[in-house]
Amino acid sequence: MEKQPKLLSSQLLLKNRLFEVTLQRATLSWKDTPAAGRRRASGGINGTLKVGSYCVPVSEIIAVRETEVDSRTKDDGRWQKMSQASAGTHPFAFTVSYVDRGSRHRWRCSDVTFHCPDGALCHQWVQTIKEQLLLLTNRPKHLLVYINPFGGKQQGKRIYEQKVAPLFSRASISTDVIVTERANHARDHLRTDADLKKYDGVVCVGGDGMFSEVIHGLISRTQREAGVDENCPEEKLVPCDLRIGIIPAGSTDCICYATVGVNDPITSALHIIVGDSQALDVCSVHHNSTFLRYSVSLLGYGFYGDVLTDSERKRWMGPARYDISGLKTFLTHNYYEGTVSFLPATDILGTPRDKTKCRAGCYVCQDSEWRLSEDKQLCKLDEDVLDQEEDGRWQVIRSKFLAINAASMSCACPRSPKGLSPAAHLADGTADLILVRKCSRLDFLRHLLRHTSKDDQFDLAFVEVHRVRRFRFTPKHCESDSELDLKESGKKLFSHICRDHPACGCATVNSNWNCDGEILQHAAIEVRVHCQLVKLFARGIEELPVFEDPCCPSAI
Ligand SMILES: CCCCCCCCCCCCC/C=C/[C@@H](O)[C@H](CO)NC(=O)CCCCCCCCCCCCCCC
Ligand SMILES: Nc1ncnc2c1ncn2[C@@H]1O[C@H](COP(=O)(O)OP(=O)(O)OP(=O)(O)O)[C@@H](O)[C@H]1O
Ligand SMILES: [Ca+2]
Repeated sequence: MEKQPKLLSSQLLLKNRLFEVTLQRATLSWKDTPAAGRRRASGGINGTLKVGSYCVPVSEIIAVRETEVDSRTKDDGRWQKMSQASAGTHPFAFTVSYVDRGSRHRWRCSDVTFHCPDGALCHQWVQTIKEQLLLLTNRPKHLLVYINPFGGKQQGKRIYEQKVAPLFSRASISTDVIVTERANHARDHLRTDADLKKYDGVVCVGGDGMFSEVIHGLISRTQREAGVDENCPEEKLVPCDLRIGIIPAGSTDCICYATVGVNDPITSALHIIVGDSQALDVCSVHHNSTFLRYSVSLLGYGFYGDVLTDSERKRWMGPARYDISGLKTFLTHNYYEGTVSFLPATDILGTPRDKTKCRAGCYVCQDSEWRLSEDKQLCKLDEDVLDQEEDGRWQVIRSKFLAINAASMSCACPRSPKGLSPAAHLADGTADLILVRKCSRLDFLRHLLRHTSKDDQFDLAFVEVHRVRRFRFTPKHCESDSELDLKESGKKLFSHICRDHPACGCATVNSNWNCDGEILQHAAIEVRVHCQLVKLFARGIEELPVFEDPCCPSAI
């Protein structure tokens, strides 16, 4: 392969030692010169300070600036004393801020300061790195930020001001910030008022509920402008152009955790700054041809619906409400009867029982992206033929369930780091439909406990999982009268009364759907997965820590 010319190469001082610093092939690297090799310092890039050679891809440089030279300079966040002699021979300096990987998918912004013998050289380094940064067209310049001051532990505003805003300003990103004043403020603003042409992305500071507001606003706006009727379950929805960033400050933060690998505001801010992009599947939920909501993580009837219903009454408890309501719901042990019908996804690479997981650069999601672009070229006639073929493939299950869960992503979160469906994909156009049939409390506990261990939560006789493109659910009380005998109809009427008058002491017979943390008003629903409908400032969970990364062979 042809060797690319070095853009720049100089011997510069770093922490009083001479380094050979190079900028080539979109990578900034620096290594000990032989003379300095004998005196290796501790500390350095990505925590690998014992080595004498470091590299940072330009795509992970946050900013570069000329620095005042003092006999003390701040490298890697720590003050270093610079010898008088070094300050004399290298009186000019520039500082590069870059992404430094910590443990468990955490990113930090680190600084490295190089000292130059003359001002012209220093200026040339800064200009050349700036020019390289300008070539990165995927980075956002202007963002619209919504902060929920009441999400999670009510720390949203503080987290943004102290941890995120300084990073955005260092990366020269300008922002319009709106602190929400009521629920659905962000959704309504995005749907109608916001001048979206001005922005390269939208950021929400809050939990899964805030993210849900943002996607509802953006998706509705996009469909309205494209003339697509959201109420029609058969409509193919138009993907949204603007990317969304999530600064986690909520109770569950499942979408952030499952797309980045950690719920950490600084890590998320850095993914936004470097301009990452990760597509996400979105489920549309309808009842009788009326649009209800969109979901990107969990649609859960039975257990997770009941946990949510109960936890809404305990909002004042903060994130702990889910554990208290979880325990209560577990002990109540209600089951629900109904019919689930679903369209299995047949033309995809993965299955819900795969050992491999969706990770950054996932080939299963890439394959779906390729199919999506092929599908766009299909004519209307082909679509009709496909619809007819689909009709014959629907499967129907009528049973008693403790839980019916549809996960369009793993739903990994701090409570369950592998998630509800560990092998689910972020952007493959499918959801994993998990059916937990009526079983004993002990068996259900075994199933729940497996969400927190390495054991397979699906490897139980009363649990089944299907990868689906669409599904429907009809609770028993909503099934048409022709399917029920007279006695059943009587019960149906009675069940409604009991639901409305819990004081009568009858066990509840209906649950509610938990749709990404919101309760749906209808139990009979129809769901369709829309492949890659929205995009996030994320890249999926990275597989390897960087010191194991073969792309950086010198950091060994
Ligand atoms: C024994 C320990 C078992 C632990 C099992 C943990 C499984 C946890 C799986 C969490 C899946 C979260 C899916 C994400 C849903 C989000 O779109 C939504 C909006 O933020 N969050 C919730 O609905 C919030 C849902 C929060 C659900 C919490 C459930 C907690 C269950 C606790 C059961 C205790 C049984 C104890 C028996 C002795
Ligand atoms: N200013 C506001 N006042 C009251 N509610 C708001 C406000 N702004 C947003 N909300 C609503 O607060 C709800 C919860 O917010 P958010 O998701 O940020 O945090 P959370 O309590 O941790 O929830 P989750 O469990 O979804 O992570 C959202 O549904 C959102 O619609
Ligand atoms: Ca999916």
